[in-house]
Amino acid sequence: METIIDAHNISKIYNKESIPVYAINQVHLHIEKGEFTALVGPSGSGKTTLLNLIGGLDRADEGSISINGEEITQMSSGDLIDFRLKNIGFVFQSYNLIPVLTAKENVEFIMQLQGINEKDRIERVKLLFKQIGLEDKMDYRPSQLSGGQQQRVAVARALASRPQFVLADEPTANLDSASANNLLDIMWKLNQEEHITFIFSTHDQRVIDRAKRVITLVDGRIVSDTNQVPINH
Ligand SMILES: Nc1ncnc2c1ncn2[C@@H]1O[C@H](COP(=O)(O)OP(=O)(O)OP(=O)(O)O)[C@@H](O)[C@H]1O
Repeated sequence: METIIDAHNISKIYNKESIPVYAINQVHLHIEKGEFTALVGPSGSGKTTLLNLIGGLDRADEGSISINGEEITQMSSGDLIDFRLKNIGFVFQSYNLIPVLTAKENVEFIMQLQGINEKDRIERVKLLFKQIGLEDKMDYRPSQLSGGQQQRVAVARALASRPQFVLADEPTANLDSASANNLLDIMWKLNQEEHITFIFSTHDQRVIDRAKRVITLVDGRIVSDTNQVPINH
């Protein structure tokens, strides 16, 4: 087994000056390559905060986080941005595609930032659009795509840089159930065939049922962590 994320005793505290809120309270988290893990819990339990900490989008106030053996808690801001770009893919609830760019350009943009040459970019984009089943819509702008299609483009964008893992914060929250299922099918296939590690937060029981591992947060703490046989069809 290959450890990808090792978070030790991490806390995130808001309102330190008045009444401190432990959004994340002394959490330990160990993620292996190939996981398909759901992070669940009531609203305000800390799911987004935890994803932001392990994704290096936010800083922990206590504890340490290493990704592929590299300690991110000690990195300078510049190094962290660079590390994120190379190692972590993000999918957000609201897709966050750049409206003036086409679907293809949205995916290519990240690779350009990484200095990947044009030939390799074109090849990779082709493959990714095949994997998300949108080869025929590569030149559409986000506004010309459905929510589900935009989220599939967001998954392709997250994978553009061949990240160590993909973090998805409620990726199906704005999708109807057919689109949500379709997105999950694509993520599952990428997980099974390419061993892409996915960690996603969700409120949706149908999405939870499709995970291999379910971690439940309450008040910033992990209260249960179980493996299950996923329902994937
Ligand atoms: N910037 C902030 N300043 C102050 N408190 C914050 C901030 N961000 C989050 N919190 C608090 O931290 C706790 C955890 O929030 P978080 O957004 O991580 O929960 P969540 O489980 O993702 O919720 P939801 O399911 O509603 O998205 C909440 O009590 C929230 O009010």
